[in-house]
Amino acid sequence: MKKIEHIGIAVKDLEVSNNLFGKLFGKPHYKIEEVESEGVRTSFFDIGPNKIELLEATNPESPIAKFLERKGEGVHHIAYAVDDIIAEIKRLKEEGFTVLNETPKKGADNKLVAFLHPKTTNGVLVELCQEIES
Ligand SMILES: CC[C@@H](C(=O)O)C(=O)SCCNC(=O)CCNC(=O)[C@H](O)C(C)(C)COP(=O)(O)OP(=O)(O)OC[C@H]1O[C@@H](n2cnc3c(N)ncnc32)[C@H](O)[C@@H]1OP(=O)(O)O
Ligand SMILES: [Co+2]
Repeated sequence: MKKIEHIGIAVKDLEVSNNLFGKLFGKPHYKIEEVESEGVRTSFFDIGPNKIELLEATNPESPIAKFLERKGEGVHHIAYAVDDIIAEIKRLKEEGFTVLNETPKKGADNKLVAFLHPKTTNGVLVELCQEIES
C-alpha cells in the first residue's frame, strides 16, 4: 500500500456537508459523483496528498444508510492507494483478512476498489483503490 488515498465520511445531506467542509478547508469540493452500484452520492476535496470523500446514501439499502442508522455521521472508511489491486487482494487474503469483494469494482474518481471487512481490521472499514489507466 502506497498512501492514504482518501478518508470516507458518511453524511446525511451532501449539500449541507459540502458547504461545511468547504468552509473548513477554505476551498470547494472538486467533483460530485454518483456511484449507483454502492447506493451513494459522493463529493471530493483535495487536501494535500490525500482526499476527503463525503458520502450520502441514495437508497435505504446503501451501506451508508445502514451506517448512519447505526452510528450516525462520521468516518466510514479509510482508502489506501495500491498499484496492483488483484495482487494486493491475494496478499491480504493470504494474511487472513476478509475481502468483501474479490473482484474489484468500479468506484468513484476513476478507481477500481475492493473492501476488507471491518471485523478483520480492528473495526475500521478498509478500501483498496487502484487508479484506472486511461
Ligand atoms: C463511492 C465508491 C467507493 C469509492 O470509490 O470510494 C466508496 O467509498 S463506497 C462506500 C460504501 N460502500 C461500502 O461500504 C462497501 C463495503 N461495505 C460493506 O460491504 C458493508 O457495509 C459491511 C462493512 C459488510 C457491513 O454490512 P452489513 O453487515 O450489512 O452492515 P450492518 O449494518 O449489519 O453492520 C454489521 C457490523 O459491521 C459494522 N460496520 C458496518 N459498517 C461499518 C464501517 N463502515 N466501519 C466499521 N464498522 C462497520 C456494524 O457496526 C456492525 O457491527 P456490530 O454492531 O459489532 O455487529
Ligand atoms: Co471510498
